Amino acid sequence: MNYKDDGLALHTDFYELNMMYTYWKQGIAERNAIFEVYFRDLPFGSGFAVFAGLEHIVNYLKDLHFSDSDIDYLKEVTEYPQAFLDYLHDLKFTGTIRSAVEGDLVFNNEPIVQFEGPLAQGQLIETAVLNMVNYQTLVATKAARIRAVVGNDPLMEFGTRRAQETSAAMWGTRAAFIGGFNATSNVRAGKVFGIPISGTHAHALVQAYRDDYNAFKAYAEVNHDVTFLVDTYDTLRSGVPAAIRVAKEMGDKIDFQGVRIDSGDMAYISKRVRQQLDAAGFTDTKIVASNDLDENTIQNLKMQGAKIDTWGVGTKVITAYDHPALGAVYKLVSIEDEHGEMTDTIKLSSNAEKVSTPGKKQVWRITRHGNGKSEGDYVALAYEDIANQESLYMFHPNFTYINKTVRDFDARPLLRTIFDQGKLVYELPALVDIREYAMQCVDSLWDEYTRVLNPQEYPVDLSQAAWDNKMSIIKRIKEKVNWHQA
Ligand SMILES: Nc1ncnc2c1ncn2[C@@H]1O[C@H](COP(=O)(O)OP(=O)(O)OP(=O)(O)O)[C@@H](O)[C@H]1O
Ligand SMILES: O=P(O)(O)OC[C@H]1O[C@H](OP(=O)(O)OP(=O)(O)O)[C@H](O)[C@@H]1O
Ligand SMILES: O=C(O)c1cccnc1
Repeated sequence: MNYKDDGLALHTDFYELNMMYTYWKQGIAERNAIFEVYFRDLPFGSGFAVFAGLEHIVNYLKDLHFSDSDIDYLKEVTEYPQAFLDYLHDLKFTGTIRSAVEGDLVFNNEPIVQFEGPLAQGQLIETAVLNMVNYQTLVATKAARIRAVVGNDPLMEFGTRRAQETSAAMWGTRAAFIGGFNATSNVRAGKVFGIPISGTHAHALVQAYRDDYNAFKAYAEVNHDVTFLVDTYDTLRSGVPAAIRVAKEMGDKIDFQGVRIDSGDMAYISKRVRQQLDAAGFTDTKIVASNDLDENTIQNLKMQGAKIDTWGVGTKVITAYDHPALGAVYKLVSIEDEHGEMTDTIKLSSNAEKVSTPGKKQVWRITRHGNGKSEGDYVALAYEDIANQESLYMFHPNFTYINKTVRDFDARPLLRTIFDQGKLVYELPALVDIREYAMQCVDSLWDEYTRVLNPQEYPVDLSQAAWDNKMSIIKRIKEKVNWHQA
């Protein structure tokens, strides 16, 4: 039997449902629980990440419900009793979500999304929330790295054909726009998200007319703004001369905006193409480049003095080619006990960096008062008032001898309330505003953190209270384990 795909409630791992069932059956499904999302390593060797995915999370949680067909399916493939299925059928999201907002810079080992509410609901949403944050943050970060090396040059996203299926193409295109791309070739993403669309033409057009001149002429006769793809046969001997000939013949009837090169040594070829265009009087005609580009090839081409004005990037941005998963995790940091008290929880590991930080937290972005430049992030327990402190002692959570005292600072909380006990209290910004905000955030970082190669490590420190809390919980658990072993 095939079921209708009519919602995202089952976009979860089966083990989440099995845990929900356990909590429900044992009577603790409604206990207050706090889960936090964080990642341990920045992707691509980057000094920062750009947070994206919140809009999809909001849409998902607003509409979170098990449909009739979800329940029919679970009835067929699981052994859950009818009473549990009824509980699922009636379930609505009543949790509180605090989160970074799209375009915010986020760093490793700090909470970027926080759930507080009924334990069972917190468990259910883990998979989908991670799915959305991991992919979109990854692509927005890759895009921001590419933006960092192109300066103000126009940047077009061409990735849909190489994306991991259709929904990745859509959300990836959106994330690339947030990270600093100017336009996309994906028309559906233009329609749905309002991203500007742009495009040239493919080799097929030239192949269909069997030579450059006839193809460009046909194209120019019916399109006003034209960019010709000049590398189908021979860029310098055939493609560019044909483009120039058509442009001269058509005169004012077209706007000869550019030529695109998609193969060969792009530093050498672009310089020769520039000479050819300039010699023919087309000094304003731009050179567009594409072909497996990313921040590394683009930076290299710039160093070689390539005469490229506009960049088309597909595969490497949409698939986050060199770092295909962000690796954000979702950990339980606090849970209500049988007396109604919150107890902080930890996940231990022999690797110090993998030990989770217990307790409900807030991240404070510390900037220097006056110039707004970043000093680091300060992860404090949620009850601590950081903004009104005179001075702040910041120390590395693993190497505590690395420390500094900051005075005359501004502290901004990163996690904002998005849902308050199930009610959406955050107004989703327009996509262009998110992108603008992301660009401002990147600008506020020192260049040492934004350079693409071997950036400085941005400080993410724990408050003394958060650190003490973590150490005392580790000690308590170790004593308990030792006691069991004795
Ligand atoms: N001057 C350059 N410096 C560094 N990298 C370059 C330079 N020119 C091109 N590249 C990059 O090198 C790679 C070239 O790969 P390859 O030789 O397979 O492409 P190609 O010449 O386009 O061949 P094809 O015709 O099969 O597409 C691409 O990723 C391209 O972006
Ligand atoms: O290289 P990317 O960064 O992924 O950018 C997208 C690529 O898609 C197109 O090539 P494709 O061979 O698919 O089609 P074409 O016939 O138009 O060249 C385009 O020419 C780019 O090379
Ligand atoms: O418009 C383009 O030039 C384009 C679109 C998709 C993929 N590659 C190039």
